Formats: sequence, C-alpha cells, structure tokens
Amino acid sequence: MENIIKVKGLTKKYNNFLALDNVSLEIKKGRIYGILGRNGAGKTTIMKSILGLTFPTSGEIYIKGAPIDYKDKKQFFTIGSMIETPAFYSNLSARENLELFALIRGITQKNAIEKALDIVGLEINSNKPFASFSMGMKQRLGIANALLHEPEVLILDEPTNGLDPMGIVEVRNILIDLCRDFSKTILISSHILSEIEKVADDIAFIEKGRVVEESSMESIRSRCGKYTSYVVSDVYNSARLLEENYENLNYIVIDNKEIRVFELNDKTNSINRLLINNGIDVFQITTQNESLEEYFKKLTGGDGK
Ligand SMILES: Nc1ncnc2c1ncn2[C@@H]1O[C@H](COP(=O)(O)OP(=O)(O)OP(=O)(O)O)[C@@H](O)[C@H]1O
Repeated sequence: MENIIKVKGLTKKYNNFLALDNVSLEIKKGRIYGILGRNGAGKTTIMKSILGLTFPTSGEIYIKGAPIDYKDKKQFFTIGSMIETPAFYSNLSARENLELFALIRGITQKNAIEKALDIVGLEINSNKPFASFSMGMKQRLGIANALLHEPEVLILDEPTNGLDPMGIVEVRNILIDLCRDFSKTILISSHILSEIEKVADDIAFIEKGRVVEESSMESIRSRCGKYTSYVVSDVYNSARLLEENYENLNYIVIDNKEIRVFELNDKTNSINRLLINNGIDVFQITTQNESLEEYFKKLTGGDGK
C-alpha cells in the first residue's frame, strides 16, 4: 500500500531534552492512522514536524514520496490540519468564520465552504455565533476549516479532546466518513486508547518520544491472545514452579493473587496439577481474551493509563 507520509528516524531536541527519539512512521493512503500516547509523549511534536511548524533536529519526512522541503510551502497543500484548540472569531457564525479563512488562504472554489460545513454537519445558514457553539461544534468547525482547500491528508491533534460522549461519536463518524466516502488519509492523535481503537486502521504507540509499537489494528487485535488466569494462594512459588517446569512459558504476575498464562497449547490441567501437587491452593481458573488495554500495559510494563 502506498505511503502518503513517511517519517524516518525523526529526532527532536529542546535544548538537552529529547522530545522525539528516532521516530519512524508510515502513513498509508486512504487509512486512518492513530498516534496513541500519554500527555507529553511527543504526539504534537511529530505532527508539527510533518506540518513544518517545528523543525526536527534530525531525521527525514517524505510527503507523497518527496523529501519535505520546509521552504516549499506548496508541499503542504496536500495537508489540512487542526493542531490544538481551533481559534475562531467568537462573534462570527460558522459560515462567516470560514469565509474569512478562505479569503486569507486564497481559496476561491465556489462551494468549498458549503461542502466543508456539510461534511461536518454544521448548518450553513445558521447565524449562531462561534461563542455559543458547543465544544463538539467548535471541533467540527475546526475540521471543516482544515478541509477547505480539499487536502488529501488531514492531521488532527486530539480532535476529541474535551468532548462529551455524543460529541466524540460525532467526530468519530465524521473521520470514518471522510476516509471511506472522501478517500482522505487521516492522522490523529489521542491519549485515550478506546478512542483510537474505534477509528484507527493503523496505530503507533508513543512513549517518551519513542515508538513502542507501530502496527495495523487488525494485527494487534489478532495478537491479543487468550490467557488463562490462575488465582492462587502463593504467586511467588507458583511463578517459580512455572519457571522450573516449562520452557519459555509466556506468563505475567498480575498481583499477589493472580498469574496469567498466555498459551498456544492448552496446559491448564498440567499447570493446575503442578501447583496443587506442590501445596499451592488454586482458587479459580478462568480463560479470557486479553483486552487492548492489557496488551498496551504489557508493552510498557506500566499501569496502562
Ligand atoms: N517548545 C518547547 N520547548 C521545550 N519543550 C517542549 C516544547 N514543546 C514540547 N516540549 C516538550 O516535548 C515533549 C513532547 O511534547 P508534545 O506536545 O509533543 O507531547 P504530546 O504527546 O502532544 O502531549 P500533549 O497531549 O500533552 O500535548 C513534552 O515533554 C513537552 O514538554
């Protein structure tokens, strides 16, 4: 599949602070790419680097196969963006705001404003001033503004930040429609896994400026394996017994009661017998599917927030 944006070995230092460390991403045409990471992980810095709003310390960025040239502003016509909360004139309506931005940006296509507002579901004839918009409407106007020049790619930084549940669903549906019906490629960021997983086709998980994992959601889901959970009287000795009796067994200790074993072949009976024969009480055995949250928690060894 064709890459529309490629980032290779991107590094960004602020004085001695390494905000991005050798980040590589491949954003494929016609798909939604989600950057997932905690606050401060480096998501905005990646987006700003692609947009020429900040300059990387080293690394390469390609837009439609051509190396990015920060002096050649035409390259950026390919992209529409919304970084941080969109700023609009509070006394103007959605249409009036977009008319102003279209004028400033030299956009002359006749129905550009109508089309953009229609896509995001805002009334073209409404006189409602921006000041009285809900957060969701503000965010949707921001997306419409990014769409005005009909870019192939949209870069949206935390587009669902601060929205109520209905607002989140609305933005999510707009993104899916843009991708499916208007063939846009979309790069979005979020610190909330459940939001990214519902829209993204591909995902990069960023932690402290590094890509911990880049993969398609399909592949991640298929890797979220089955596990068997053992609630036992002594996790420490249970773990020791597993180590001694099984080679390369994939397991984790959850807390002082539970061990999870990820297994391809069913070893439940033999593990149960091993534990009981060694004087360990097994209170409960259940087989479950690992959630995405658990999958990412394992990747970072952290609390998964
Ligand atoms: N202009 C700057 N000068 C110094 N440090 C910066 C600057 N911009 C960002 N940083 C630092 O770089 C790191 C990455 O910031 P970035 O904004 O890319 O993170 P983020 O993942 O987008 O998080 P958030 O969701 O909080 O914006 C943070 O530790 C931030 O404090």
